[in-house]
Amino acid sequence: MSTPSTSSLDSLKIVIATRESRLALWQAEHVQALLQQRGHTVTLLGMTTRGDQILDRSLSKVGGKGLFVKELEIALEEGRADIAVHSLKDVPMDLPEGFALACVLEREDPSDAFVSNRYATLADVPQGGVVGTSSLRRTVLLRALRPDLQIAPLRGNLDTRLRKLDEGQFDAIVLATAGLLRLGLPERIRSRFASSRMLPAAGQGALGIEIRADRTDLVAALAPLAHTATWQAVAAERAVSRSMGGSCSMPLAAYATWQGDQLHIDAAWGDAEQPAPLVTASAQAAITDLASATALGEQVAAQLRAGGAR
Ligand SMILES: NCc1[nH]cc(CCC(=O)O)c1CC(=O)O
Repeated sequence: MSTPSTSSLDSLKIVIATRESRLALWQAEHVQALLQQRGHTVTLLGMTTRGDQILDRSLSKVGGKGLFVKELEIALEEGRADIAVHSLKDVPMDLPEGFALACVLEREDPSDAFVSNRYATLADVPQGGVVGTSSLRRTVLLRALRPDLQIAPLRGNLDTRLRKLDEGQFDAIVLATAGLLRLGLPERIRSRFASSRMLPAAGQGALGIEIRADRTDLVAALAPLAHTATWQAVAAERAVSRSMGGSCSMPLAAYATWQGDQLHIDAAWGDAEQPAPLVTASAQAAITDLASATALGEQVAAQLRAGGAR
């Protein structure tokens, strides 16, 4: 399984199901290039998902980010595609029966970016300024940093959100650094939040490849794309979310980093309904596999609950 396939006998024809936003296409093309370098023939199957069509309401109210994943799974189910590439942040904690995460790729910068046409940092936004985000996590973390700010809803793909910023309705918006880098928009990043101030979402910056669980024929082709250090870190982060109730649209942050062979994880939960201090927790342990990473995440989730997180 860990032996890279070099023989042309092992080369496969692989179809990637992808959403059609610029970011999704970049991610699918990235995986396409990695697989082509290893001799596989790879094509893309583009599709619009329900999540892409919902621009007016908060996703958490209409069924969550799973909406971005469902149509792609139907294509895998029907055999129209072999793999789906996801931002791990958008992947539900438990995949539906019959699907599996085949691998997790090396993480891009997991931080959140401060994006503004007016100010260089969050500290420069004047009292009562308007910051756009529809993420419950970013909302509670922003409130903790700057209780005076107005948080205004901001939905849509990255290009849509940047256009809304440019139309002048917001003093600033908060976006994932990874998405802006992948779209070739580093100049949009006025500053990156330190993780100690704006703790990333579970899986932020990492890509995962989903397959039908019975597609063991794909395992050898995908194995060389896996990045074990990232996979174990995001397994710990995702275990926090799963253990807290499984939804990926909770006011919850979880971020794990390596310190030698030790995995250190920080998590934070905020009350989205009423102003209250954040509940935070952290833990660290020597990690050797996905199971011990998951156990570390569950330990942190238990600490959050003991601290009052729901
Ligand atoms: N919520 C949407 C989303 N899903 C993945 C990314 C890009 C970053 C990543 O891959 O984690 C973004 C944009 C954002 O949060 O600003």
